[in-house]
Amino acid sequence: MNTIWKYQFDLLMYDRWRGQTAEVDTAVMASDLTKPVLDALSESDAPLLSSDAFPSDPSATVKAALDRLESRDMVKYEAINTEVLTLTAEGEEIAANGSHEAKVFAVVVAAMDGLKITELPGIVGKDNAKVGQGNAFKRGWIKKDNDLLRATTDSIVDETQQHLLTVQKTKTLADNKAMQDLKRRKLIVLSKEITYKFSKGPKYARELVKEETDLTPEMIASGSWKTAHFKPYNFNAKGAPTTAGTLHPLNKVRQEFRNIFFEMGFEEMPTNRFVETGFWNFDALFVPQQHPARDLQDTFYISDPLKADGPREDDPNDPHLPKSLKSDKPLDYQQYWDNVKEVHQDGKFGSIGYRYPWNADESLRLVLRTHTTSISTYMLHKLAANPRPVRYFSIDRVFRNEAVDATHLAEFHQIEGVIADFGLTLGGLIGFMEVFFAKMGIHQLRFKPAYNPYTEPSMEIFGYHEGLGKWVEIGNSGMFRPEMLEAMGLPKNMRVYGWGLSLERPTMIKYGVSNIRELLGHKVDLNFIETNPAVRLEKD
Ligand SMILES: N[C@@H](Cc1ccccc1)C(=O)O
Repeated sequence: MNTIWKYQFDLLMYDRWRGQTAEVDTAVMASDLTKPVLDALSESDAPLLSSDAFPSDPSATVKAALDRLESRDMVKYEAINTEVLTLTAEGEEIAANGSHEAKVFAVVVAAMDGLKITELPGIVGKDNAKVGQGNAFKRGWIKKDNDLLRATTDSIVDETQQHLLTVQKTKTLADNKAMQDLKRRKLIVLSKEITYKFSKGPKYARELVKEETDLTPEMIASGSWKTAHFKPYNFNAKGAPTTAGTLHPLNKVRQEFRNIFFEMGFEEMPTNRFVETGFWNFDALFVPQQHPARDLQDTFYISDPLKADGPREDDPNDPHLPKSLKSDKPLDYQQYWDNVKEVHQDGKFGSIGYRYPWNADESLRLVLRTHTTSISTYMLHKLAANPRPVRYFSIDRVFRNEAVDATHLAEFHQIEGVIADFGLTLGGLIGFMEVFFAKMGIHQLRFKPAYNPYTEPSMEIFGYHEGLGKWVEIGNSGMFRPEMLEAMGLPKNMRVYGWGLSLERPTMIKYGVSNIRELLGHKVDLNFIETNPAVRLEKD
């Protein structure tokens, strides 16, 4: 008989079952207790099963078997919760060998001429001597005679042992005072026991017949379906999880931002070009050709082809262009190119320029765009054909030659907005930022003067993050310079706000991701992507 069976065996409790269960196939799993239950019912109408028979496999297993049988109407059962007394290890010892005081008495009564007090620990042990001597005095079994102990009676009844034996047998003790005493002495403890009382259900049978879950072609061909037992459908069961595509967290947060922009009257710019010329990425933005951002250390350059064509109209009928840009007026790209060159090299439009020899080849080098402001620039130039107030945004990928670490990747996503109008002021930009970021749940902003070659004034935006409890940098902004806007041909009194922020930062904060490589790239855990719900930006 193996250990597994031993549990089932103990469980059945009644002696008369022993012979019977021992013959049952011992390969049955411990968790399958349905058979012993059915067998027990063939012998008795309402047997009991006690969970304390499963020291390592508590009542869950018993209950599982009964639930299984009950769901098939084969048994009915009820669980009875009772409190029972059990012996501690020390209690067991005393039940077997007698109490401390009885041991002390036995030694003292055996010494006809009295026993020296100092000898007692050596004979019965230190613990027995200490506790036992005290109790034996209290019970009046022994007395002190100078330095000797003498018995006062010939025989005693060891009540402690008697009580423990009662508890061992019946799991209860009627004498409440004695019970409290044993508990206080830590010889017994109160514990819970669940007993299951079960009886035959309407579909009781000795064997648990295998239930078929599916009608198969083989069953039809062989005719075995006629006698098969089919498992009833469980309409409450959860279906198997279906596999389906899921949006990446960045896409979900991106969608939240798109909604904010659309709600505020913005049109989306087409950002479907990762490769730009130096012209659109830098020169048109009044970024001087010696600017450190244009270094190889900061920007990825394309080696083939080495050189691009000059700036030109892409596709005037691109369906993705903002509707507000529809215009039949042709734009003069040569004029624009010349203006950009002049404003850098010699100064124009009231600006003294940078005054360095501007290099056309530098402007025609191809780069992986370092910001989506290159797109905004292309759009603003198109706006010059028919200048009017507009609001544009984009959210797309940009590339920077950065050392990759926990918070930086060489490519990330930029959220960018521009607002063009007449009579715009810096106060208006600050006011707009407050409305825009409030929609993301950021209600306290701070602005810090900053520098961008293409905006003046420029401001870094900091927001107080309630969840993190600190100020975090959330964006960069400014009013585009006249050197940039007038070179495009936009009217002198037109002002344009611009701002940008990364999509990754708010996404990491929302999803509690501290390492950007867990969000993007080969280390991403697909389970994380699939199981994360959409986030709402308002919540922290
Ligand atoms: N291009 C800036 C963002 C910005 C856009 C427009 C105006 C001002 C700032 C950046 O990379 O951070």
